[in-house]
Amino acid sequence: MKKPFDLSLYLVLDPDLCQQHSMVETAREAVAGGATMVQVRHKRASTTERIALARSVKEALRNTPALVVMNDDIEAAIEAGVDALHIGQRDMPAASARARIGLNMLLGLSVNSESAAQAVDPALVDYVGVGPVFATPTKTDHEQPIGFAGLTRIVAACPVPAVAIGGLKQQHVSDVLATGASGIAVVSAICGTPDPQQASRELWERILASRPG
Ligand SMILES: Cc1ncc(COP(=O)(O)OP(=O)(O)O)c(N)n1
Ligand SMILES: Cc1ncsc1CCOP(=O)(O)O
Ligand SMILES: [Mg+2]
Repeated sequence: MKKPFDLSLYLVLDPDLCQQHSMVETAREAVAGGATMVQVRHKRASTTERIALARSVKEALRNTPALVVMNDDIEAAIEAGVDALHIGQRDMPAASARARIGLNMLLGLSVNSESAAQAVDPALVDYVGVGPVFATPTKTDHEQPIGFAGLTRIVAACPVPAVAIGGLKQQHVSDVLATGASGIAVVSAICGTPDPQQASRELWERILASRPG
C-alpha cells in the first residue's frame, strides 16, 4: 500500500553540504525539527552506495512519520524499499517509472511549466516538485526560475499536490503556501547549517503560522 504523504517540509539531502553533520544525521535532526519527507539525492554515488545510504536514512527515521524518497535511481529505490521515487522530466517517462516501481511506491515528478503540469497523469504521479522558484547554486543545471507568479500558475494547472523547490528560505514560506503549494522543499536551508534541527524547526513554525486554523 502507498503511504499517506505530507509535503509540508520536504528535505532534499546534499552530500557536499552535509559535511559537519552527515546526511543521515541531517535527516534525523531535520525530522526531529518537523521535516515530513526526506529525499536521498546523491548524484555521484553508485546504485550500491545509494541503497546503503537510503537504508541508513530509513533506519534513522524508523520511528517517525517521515517518508524516505529516492532521487532518480529506480533500482536503488526498489532495492532499498523506500516510500517514494522522484524523477525529473528528462530522467524517464512517468509511465515507465510506474511500471517498474508498481502500485505501492509513491512517484514524484519535477515540473517547470504549465504545459508540463497539464501533462501530469494523476493515475501515474502522486505529487510534483515545482521549480526552481529562484535560481540556486545547489543545482547548477536547473531550468529557468519561475518566481512566485509562475509557481502560482503551475500549481493551479497541476492535477496532484505540489511542493515548491529552488532557492527557498524561511522568509519565503508564507508566499509559497499562498500559491496553493502543499509545501516547501529545501536543500541549503537545512543541509550545511550549523543546527539542522533548529533550521527545520524554524521552517516548520513558519509553515504552521502560515496555515489557517
Ligand atoms: C521535490 C523535488 N523537486 C524537484 C527535483 C528536481 O528533480 P530533477 O529535475 O530530476 O533534477 P535532479 O534533482 O535529479 O537534479 C527534486 N529532486 N526534488
Ligand atoms: C534539487 C533541485 N531541483 C530544483 S532546484 C533544486 C535545488 C534546491 O536547492 P536549494 O534549496 O539549496 O536552493
Ligand atoms: Mg532527476
